[in-house]
Amino acid sequence: MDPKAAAIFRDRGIDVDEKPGLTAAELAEIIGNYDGLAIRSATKVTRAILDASDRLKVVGRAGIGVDNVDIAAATARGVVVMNTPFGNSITTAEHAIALMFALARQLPEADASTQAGKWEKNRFMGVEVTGKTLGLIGAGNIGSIVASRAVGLRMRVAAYDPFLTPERALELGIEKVDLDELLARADFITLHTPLTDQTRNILSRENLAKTKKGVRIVNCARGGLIDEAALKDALDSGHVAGAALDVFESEPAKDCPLFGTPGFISTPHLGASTSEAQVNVAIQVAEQMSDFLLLGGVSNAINMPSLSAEEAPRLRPYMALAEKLGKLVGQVVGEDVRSVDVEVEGAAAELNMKPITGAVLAGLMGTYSQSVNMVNAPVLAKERGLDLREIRHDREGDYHTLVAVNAGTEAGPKRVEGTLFGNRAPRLVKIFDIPVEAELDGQMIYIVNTDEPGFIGALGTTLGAHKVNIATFNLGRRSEGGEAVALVAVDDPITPELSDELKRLPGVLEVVPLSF
Ligand SMILES: NC(=O)c1ccc[n+]([C@@H]2O[C@H](COP(=O)([O-])OP(=O)(O)OC[C@H]3O[C@@H](n4cnc5c(N)ncnc54)[C@H](O)[C@@H]3O)[C@@H](O)[C@H]2O)c1
Ligand SMILES: O=C(O)[C@H](O)COP(=O)(O)O
Repeated sequence: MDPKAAAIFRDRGIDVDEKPGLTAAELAEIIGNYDGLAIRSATKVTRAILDASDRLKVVGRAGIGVDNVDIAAATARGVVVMNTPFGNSITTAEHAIALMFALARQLPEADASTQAGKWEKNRFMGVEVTGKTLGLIGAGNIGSIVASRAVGLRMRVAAYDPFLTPERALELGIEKVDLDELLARADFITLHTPLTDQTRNILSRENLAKTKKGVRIVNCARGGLIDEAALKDALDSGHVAGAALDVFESEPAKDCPLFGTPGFISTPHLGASTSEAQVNVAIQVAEQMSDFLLLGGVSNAINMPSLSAEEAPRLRPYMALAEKLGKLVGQVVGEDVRSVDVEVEGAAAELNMKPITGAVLAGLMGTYSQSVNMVNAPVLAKERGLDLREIRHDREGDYHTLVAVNAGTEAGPKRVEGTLFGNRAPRLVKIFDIPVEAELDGQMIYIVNTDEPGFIGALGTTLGAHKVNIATFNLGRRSEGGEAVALVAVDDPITPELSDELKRLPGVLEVVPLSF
């Protein structure tokens, strides 16, 4: 990685160790000492590495592809994974164009032959790219740049990308086609998709057979997109006139079946290797990771919604409130939560809602599982089949800002509401439709009782007898003589015996010890 990354970390007050070339075992041994890990494509961040990473909070990929990181394992451990999606796009697109020309004019073979003292002018007859059709598989960041360069070279570009809109195709001056049409028409094919279940082997033996005779193929995206054995056969038979791979099914590629095949060119995953691109991605990864570790800003994360370093300070108190509301619901309602509506109103409705929802889920899911945070909470919620909705209200309510969590349970909806005092201090304002103002903090007891004289005295006496000091006492009731709630903050732990004794007090309907 370019040294600029380490310089940025140090400038921002983060200690950095630069350790290129670690083996997997060496990385597993030391990873437990680090809060962040910045990597390029060669470092595999496996489940085993993540399991050994007690403090790790973020993996930053100085580049685009994150297939070297076990995202599911990182998410499950609550580790954010971020990449730098644009910093090396131009460089990689230029490499694809360079390989296309290298194929068109057989440059590596011509160079080797000339330097070997042969002067084989007749052997190296090339083809022009002008007027030829470039079949582009994947028209995202890199594919689009390749397309615009190819249009500049007076090529026709036919692109296959299910997510390419007709408007974008028009803007790029290219034609959107289906894969079979691309295969049948292209003189050159370049690939620019990630490796997914849908793109794996997209140039399979069967699809290679559908290509035009004499096609030339370039892959600067990911190994696994092309069947290497089938490509070798197609080169040997002359059906494919040339192929250039920067990426391989297995890397580092040591014994690829294509090596030595006439018409085959290879580079060792050099697509992003220019000084410009490496400076870009190094700066970007270090800034993003520093923003996250120091300010809580999240950009370009694969497994978490974005939250800019500018937004983070404003959202932080809301996230604290949301997490407390989620925890309250989880602790009082227990396992019976089937759906969650997160609602915002007033000033909260003007904010980026994803981090607020993430914090509600983190609070709620944290009552069911250990080590839950905003990264893994949505996955855990999905695994439980929780139905999640985000609702933004335009209406003006009683509070200048409000966050509500409405949990769907078998016994009906259970709704809690909270606000921020002074735009910073989280306060509960309503629990299950009963107005109660309370700070949700430390150890608390939630008690439901019938509103009748003598209860508060009996509660105080019982806590006193157990040497439990009351810090704050918050009361609310549905109606005079009806259901009442008490939220009592205490300085000492609530033992199961104390909890049972409280349950036996006259008029008490429910007792739940809470922890925030
Ligand atoms: N060789 C290198 O050194 C190098 C450097 C940078 C990036 N890459 C790789 O290049 C690839 C493309 O990068 P990018 O920045 O353009 O990504 P991108 O996400 O911007 O674009 C990928 C495109 O592929 C399309 N796509 C997804 N599934 C598809 C399918 N089934 N069929 C057709 N198209 C499909 C998407 O719609 C998207 O437009 C990535 O795999 C990246 O890792 C390689
Ligand atoms: O996805 C990428 O960005 C490329 O594979 C380049 O990665 P590298 O430059 O770290 O090898």
